[in-house]
Amino acid sequence: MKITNARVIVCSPGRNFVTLKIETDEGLTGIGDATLNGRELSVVSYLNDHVIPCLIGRDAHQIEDIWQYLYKGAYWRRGPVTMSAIAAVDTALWDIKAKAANLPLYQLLGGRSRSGVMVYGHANGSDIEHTVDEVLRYKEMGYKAIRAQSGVPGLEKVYGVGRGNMFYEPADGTLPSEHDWSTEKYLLHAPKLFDAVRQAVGPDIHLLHDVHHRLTPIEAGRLGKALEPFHLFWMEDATPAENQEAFRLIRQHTTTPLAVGEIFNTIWDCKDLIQNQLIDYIRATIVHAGGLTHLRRIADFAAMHQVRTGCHGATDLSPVCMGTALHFDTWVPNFGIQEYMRHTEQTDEVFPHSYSFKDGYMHCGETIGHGVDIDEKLAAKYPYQRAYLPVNRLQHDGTLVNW
Ligand SMILES: O=C(O)C(=O)C[C@H](O)[C@H](O)CO
Ligand SMILES: [Mg+2]
Repeated sequence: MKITNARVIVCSPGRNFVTLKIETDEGLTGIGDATLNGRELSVVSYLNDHVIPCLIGRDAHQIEDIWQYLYKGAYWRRGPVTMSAIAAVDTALWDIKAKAANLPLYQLLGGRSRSGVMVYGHANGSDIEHTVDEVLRYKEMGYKAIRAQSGVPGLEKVYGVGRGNMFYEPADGTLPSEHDWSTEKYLLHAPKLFDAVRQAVGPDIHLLHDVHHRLTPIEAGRLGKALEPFHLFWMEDATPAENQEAFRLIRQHTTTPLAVGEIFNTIWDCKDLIQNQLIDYIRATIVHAGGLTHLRRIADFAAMHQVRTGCHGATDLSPVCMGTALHFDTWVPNFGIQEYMRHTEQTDEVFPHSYSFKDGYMHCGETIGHGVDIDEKLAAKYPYQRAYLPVNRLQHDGTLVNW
């Protein structure tokens, strides 16, 4: 089955998405997500100018060979642009292979390992009271696992606090908007938040929190220790992981489980973290980590070290990524949890899909392929809109810090 054409579709139904569509001489087509929030057009160029010309005429069934050809063939390896582009090709090819086999994608991976995929939703509020109300609302909706983020007294804007709806979108400016930051204010506030949330929600709901890279390892150790009485499911991105060894210091100070990896692109970004058992959950997902072919490799390595998966699932990952991740989650033996931030109605209309949510679990559906499509006519009505992620500055002197 030869690849005859491949096209990049850019649209902005509520937010920007980049989608690759691959066509074959047998009439089967597949799609993959290539969205890189705030840097979308770099992947569009990488695909159009450097990847698509290499695909035409290749056998669509040779997924592994095409992956190696794009990864090794570039000579310049790794990085989010390269790996998102490879992921889009890989996802589209798995979609095609599953359609050719007339099977839902998870069947090609090895079949079903669980009845449903436990997901966590995002509850957030301007203060503790508001966040507690939101957590209870998520519990009411059936969620078994809930991430809680709240405004911090004395700080104007912080990561994770939305504008009062279900679709948190941080890329909110045609230039980066500016947030302010104080580690001390945050570290005083976060334990009070989880004390209140745990008391309100009871012992049975899993609670999660995203530190979003803003602490040093020793500060993260202090926070993890302070949160131990509220038995979190995980504390995420406690410190940046460019230096994987940094997590050793956090580990030495706390038993709060650690999750990291939404910005990782290859197994090399988490090799030390996993083999030294410095983390409990690996957050890499399909689009930014080289597609299903590479994510599977990361997951197998993680399984050998009792690290479980917890795929990133923010709104900047398109429904194509979400649908494919749900097939992966349905199969992967060392599954932990899946993040689920709902897309807007406009996004869902442009990307019709077979996945669904019920009682805290998601189901990938039994549609053949990965079960997500794109309505190209509708997509054309939503042209690209430049949108950047924010930056963070220390409140007292304006120093630029991690957001
Ligand atoms: O969903 C999460 O855990 C995030 O941290 C979301 C990220 O800020 C978002 O994907 C950035 O584009
Ligand atoms: Mg995160």
